[in-house]
Amino acid sequence: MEWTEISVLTNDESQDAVINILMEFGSLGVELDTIDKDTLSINSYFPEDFDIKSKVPAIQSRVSQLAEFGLNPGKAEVITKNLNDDKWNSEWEKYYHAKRITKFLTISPVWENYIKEFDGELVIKLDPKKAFGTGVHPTTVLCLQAIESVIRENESVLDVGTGSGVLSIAAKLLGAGEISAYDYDDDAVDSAKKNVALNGFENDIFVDKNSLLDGISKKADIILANMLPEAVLPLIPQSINNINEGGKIIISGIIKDKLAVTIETLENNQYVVDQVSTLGDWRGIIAHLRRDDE
Ligand SMILES: C[S@@+](CC[C@H](N)C(=O)[O-])C[C@H]1O[C@@H](n2cnc3c(N)ncnc32)[C@H](O)[C@@H]1O
Repeated sequence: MEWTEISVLTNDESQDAVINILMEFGSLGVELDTIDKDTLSINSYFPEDFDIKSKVPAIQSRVSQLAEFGLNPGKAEVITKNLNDDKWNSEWEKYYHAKRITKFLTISPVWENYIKEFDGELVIKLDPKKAFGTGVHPTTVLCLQAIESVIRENESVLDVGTGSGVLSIAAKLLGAGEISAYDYDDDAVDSAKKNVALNGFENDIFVDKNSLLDGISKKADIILANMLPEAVLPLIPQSINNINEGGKIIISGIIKDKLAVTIETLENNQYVVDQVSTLGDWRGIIAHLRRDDE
């Protein structure tokens, strides 16, 4: 398989915004390289079927436009390079290391023999190559923080848009009961199944191909959804039928401009917002199904 590396030369100030842009365009991974004291190279990887010709100018234009939002994007130069699978693997492995994400959760790539640093540390092993969800993207971090703060022993979970399976694995490590994870993308389903097995949860986490919760009648205590608003907004009304009384929905993937519409959709669909968290330009929401006395 051939890969394309798209690197953006920028600086510390615009680093988060550039990562967001590359992720929005579907990058399967991002790594940072310091070029000199003023310049960072943000390297991202796209599969061969990615439409480079049209996307590169679009990425270039979005990066250049950062100045209009008051950010200095530095050199704002976009460079592309083709890599074969082996080269991509070795580049990626050079930069992607175990990382502590929340108080208890650490994500370790499968090729690293990570040794726990404290009692109670929970380590998610990931082979992050095939799907979104290395744990380093702010939307995933927001979800992981939220899961850690709300989940109770044995609570059941529906993970919609599971990607690499990272959220389901985290939920299981944090004590969740029954978990079903869905994604509409074949590569993601494949990747989630592999990662679930890598963590020894093949009998505990059910992974299947499905669009949102279409045709799913299972109910759970917690619904996880880290997806862009195009997917999250239609999921909200649908999810009411899949959530137990007193259950919660954890939503991420919300760029700050879409926060208001997401909250409005939740409130129009029997949810009460408990918490909004911020990481860079991204927002995460925890909401519960409105009780009769509310
Ligand atoms: C931003 S990634 C999140 C991956 C992972 N859950 C995480 O938090 O890192 C969004 C995932 O949702 C999936 N997705 C997007 N729209 C979907 C839909 N309508 N039905 C099911 N999955 C969807 C994508 O294929 C992708 O794997």
